[in-house]
Amino acid sequence: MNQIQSTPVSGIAAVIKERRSIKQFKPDPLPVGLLEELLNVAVWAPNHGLREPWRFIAFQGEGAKFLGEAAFSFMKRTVADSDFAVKRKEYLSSVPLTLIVIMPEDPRQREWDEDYAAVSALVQNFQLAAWEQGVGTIWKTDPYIYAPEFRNKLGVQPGEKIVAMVHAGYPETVPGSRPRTEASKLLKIVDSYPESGVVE
Ligand SMILES: Cc1cc2nc3c(=O)[nH]c(=O)nc-3n(C[C@H](O)[C@H](O)[C@H](O)COP(=O)(O)O)c2cc1C
Repeated sequence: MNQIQSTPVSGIAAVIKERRSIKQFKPDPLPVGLLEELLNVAVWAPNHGLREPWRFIAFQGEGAKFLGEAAFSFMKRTVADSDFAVKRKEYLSSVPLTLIVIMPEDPRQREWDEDYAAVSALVQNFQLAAWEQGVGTIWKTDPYIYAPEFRNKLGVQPGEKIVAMVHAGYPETVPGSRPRTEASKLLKIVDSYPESGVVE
């Protein structure tokens, strides 16, 4: 069931459980000051070695139009349904703010994994901090974030990875939640020494 989010939520467990991915936004712009405030919360994500493996580009207004056209330059080459491609372009141009989150690709596997995990934690922090303020977001990994023509237009360098495209704005509608599997069904507790020497 769709509903309009009315009041900001508080309490970390409530914010985590009540956040929903938002696809339909009111046209109101998201102030840059608020974006910076949310990012300044998000950067408290755990990150090994305090490498802070992230940088950001935000698109809004005419910038959103540019972003839509950058995505279209890939879609018109790869998407058979041209109506779909045009609709996607128009959608991207209409989203109040799109945040691109970029990380360096460390050639060392362990550091790459740690950095990807840290950036993922940052994105989740951003989504939760936004939700607490009544701002909706969705984390998108549309195919063009991997496409050279899109990356080039955004100035993403070789050796950098776009981890997330996060649309943000004030929610027009909030979708209902979809249930999660009870963690107890996925949890094994080892509270005695395994007889076989292996956790089974
Ligand atoms: C790494 C990642 C990538 C995602 N990419 C997309 C995407 O490309 N398109 C989309 O509609 N949702 C995307 N999502 C959002 C998920 O679909 C969404 O979180 C899921 O449906 C659960 O809904 P909820 O966030 O409202 O709880 C992505 C989420 C994550 C964590």
